Amino acid sequence: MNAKLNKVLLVINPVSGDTDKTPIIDMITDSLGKETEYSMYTTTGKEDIDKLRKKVKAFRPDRILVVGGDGTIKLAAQVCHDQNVTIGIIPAGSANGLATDLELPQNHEKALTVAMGDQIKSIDALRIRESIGLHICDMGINAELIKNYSDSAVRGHFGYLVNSIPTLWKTESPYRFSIAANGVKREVDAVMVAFANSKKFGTGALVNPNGKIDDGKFEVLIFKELNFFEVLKTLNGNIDMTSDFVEVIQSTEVRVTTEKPVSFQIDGEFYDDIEEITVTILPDYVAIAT
Ligand SMILES: Nc1ncnc2c1ncn2[C@@H]1O[C@H](COP(=O)(O)OP(=O)(O)OP(=O)(O)O)[C@@H](O)[C@H]1O
Repeated sequence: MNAKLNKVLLVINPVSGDTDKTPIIDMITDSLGKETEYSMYTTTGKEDIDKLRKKVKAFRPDRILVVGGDGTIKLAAQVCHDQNVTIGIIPAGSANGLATDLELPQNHEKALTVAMGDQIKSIDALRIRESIGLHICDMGINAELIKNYSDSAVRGHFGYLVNSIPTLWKTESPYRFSIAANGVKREVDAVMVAFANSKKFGTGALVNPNGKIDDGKFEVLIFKELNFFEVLKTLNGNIDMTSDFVEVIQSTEVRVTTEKPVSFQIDGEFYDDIEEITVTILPDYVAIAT
């Protein structure tokens, strides 16, 4: 643990991953010891950014420990970005896509050691309208799936494709996408266009092997076809990046338009059905203990 951290703020999502956070909170507060002053912010699901920002300004923590999933990390990241505080992650969501991607321990005690440590990575983010993405967002079949499952107990990621016969039946994909990147505009028919700041989906499937979360760039992955065989290969992390199945464009800003609204998701949460989106890299957006 980092001895210089005198004040630590715990940001706890009481509902993430459908688990009781009391044992994790007890483990953290026991481990912090008497020398470390700590405070807690429990998310409410409403106006959390403003409330957390106020809390951070008042408490002035040396580090923020996030106990939650990707949505909670994103909330903390938006506040830590302008308040200049490093985030430590205790993975406690349903999918924990970002923690998986950063290869953080899923074990809470080990994760705490890393989260309080002094190895820090400054990661990029994706700017998407008024929001940000830290991980992978996409437009098309995966977002449709997340939309259809967003009210159910099952939370969304690419793996739900195999269990989603109704979505696959109903989908109107492939869609016609117009993609403008690096001064080139192209029209493609695809089932999904993903914007990847990192390497893996929440399933752990490696879909973007060349992705680096701190390189000041992101990858646009154009999934042209999707059949059962390709889905299984993708989930197993055996995607053949040289195949016709996926095309990759690296860029810092991309604009995508469609002829009719197509579902869009950010870091595993459904955003909206949209006809245009501009995704821009935000280099060195936030510092994370890794
Ligand atoms: N007290 C609360 N009551 C209801 N919803 C909440 C509360 N606090 C946060 N939320 C909601 O929790 C969501 C974020 O959850 P988060 O992504 O951290 O966990 P998860 O969905 O279980 O995990 P993952 O994203 O890793 O799959 C946000 O939509 C937020 O509005």
